[in-house]
Amino acid sequence: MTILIRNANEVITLRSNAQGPRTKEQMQEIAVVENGCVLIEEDRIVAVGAFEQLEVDFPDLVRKADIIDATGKIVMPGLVDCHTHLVHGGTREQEFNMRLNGSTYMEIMNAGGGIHATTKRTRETSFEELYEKTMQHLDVFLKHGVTTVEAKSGYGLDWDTEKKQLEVAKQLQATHDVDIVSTFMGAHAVPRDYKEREDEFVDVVIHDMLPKVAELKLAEFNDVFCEKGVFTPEQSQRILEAGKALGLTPKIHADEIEPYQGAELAAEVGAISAEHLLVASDKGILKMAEAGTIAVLLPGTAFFLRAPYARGRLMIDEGVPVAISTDFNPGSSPTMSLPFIMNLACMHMGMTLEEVLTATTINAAYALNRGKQIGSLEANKKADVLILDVANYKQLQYFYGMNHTHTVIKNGQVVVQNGILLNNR
Ligand SMILES: N=CN[C@@H](CCC(=O)O)C(=O)O
Ligand SMILES: [Zn+2]
Repeated sequence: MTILIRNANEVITLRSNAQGPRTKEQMQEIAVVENGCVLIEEDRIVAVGAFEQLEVDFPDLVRKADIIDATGKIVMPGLVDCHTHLVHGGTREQEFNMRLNGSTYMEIMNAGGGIHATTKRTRETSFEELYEKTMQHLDVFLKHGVTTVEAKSGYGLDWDTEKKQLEVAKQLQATHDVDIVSTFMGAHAVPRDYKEREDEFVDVVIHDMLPKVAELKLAEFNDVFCEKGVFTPEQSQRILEAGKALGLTPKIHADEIEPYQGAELAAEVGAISAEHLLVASDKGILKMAEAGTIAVLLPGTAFFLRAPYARGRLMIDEGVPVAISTDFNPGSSPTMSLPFIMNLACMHMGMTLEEVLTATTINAAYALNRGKQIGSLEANKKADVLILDVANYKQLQYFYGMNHTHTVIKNGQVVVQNGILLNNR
């Protein structure tokens, strides 16, 4: 199939000569083509530019293309949501209510709620139910313009359930339009029955679970919740190094609730990204900048937990590449709207409209080791393209709290039209 998107007010290409994730002023350069076109052949982008130029360069393709008229709208790469806890059982609205009444996130978790409550529900939920539930969630992500999503395990804390979560993600990767990238997070919490025996559980993760994840090729990344009362920096380091030895790239939940040297550890172990960083230290931020560790910031979590926001402005100014994500999970961020999260990043982390677009496309793609395949509109990249019903990109955040997604093209196929999901499955 050949598609030509024409007459867009703006095509936000994110094209650049930069070779890796964007830093500092590169995050500001979103390379807008006014009155632009995008030419797509099969599942690839052929070219982006002015119609007159494409007609000269690709006359046959232009002639046979199906035309999508984007008059009055803008075009941009599909959004990449690079930190989610996609596959899980149950919901936790009762904890939300407890927090509104004064309980804290960690108090609830230490009393057996929080991650432990979702672990119980995920263990009890069958593969089929999890598959159906997650499929519906992916539909919502897609309608909000997300074409690639990361999925962390970590609500099993035993091998059978961790495997079940990862296999649900794997199966949906084969059947759903949204691309899913899997992260193993067996070290998301210490299971209740390992209380006071934390190191024994660390050994289970290292010697029992991680080798199976690698052998069955169930994940590309290995993540750990490095937090006071969960896993110490030493335990986290052991887990991340063990994964690395098996070919799993380290990621880390760092400095979310208390400063705990998580950013420093991310830089030391060569993690691709450190995530959350609400209370990361100045030193940790500098070390991440030096190491090129991507900061995956999750302003929805700060919003929903009423916690201080990560220092996104400072991180960018210090040279840390920043990505933004929903952190979709049933406890601290139950939203599938990356557009809403983008607005929070502008309003509460001092990020510009352009930086937020970079953070949810190309930098998020690099946080998933896919910066060469997705995240910008450039020749030979995957044809994951959005048409948004706004007159210019500044209106994306100005008309806030709304879903502007009009059309989603995924792998060169129209999968959302006029805001409605086409049932191709
Ligand atoms: N902080 C750790 N993990 C998740 C929350 C998990 C939960 O509360 O269920 C997060 O990234 O926000
Ligand atoms: Zn998380």
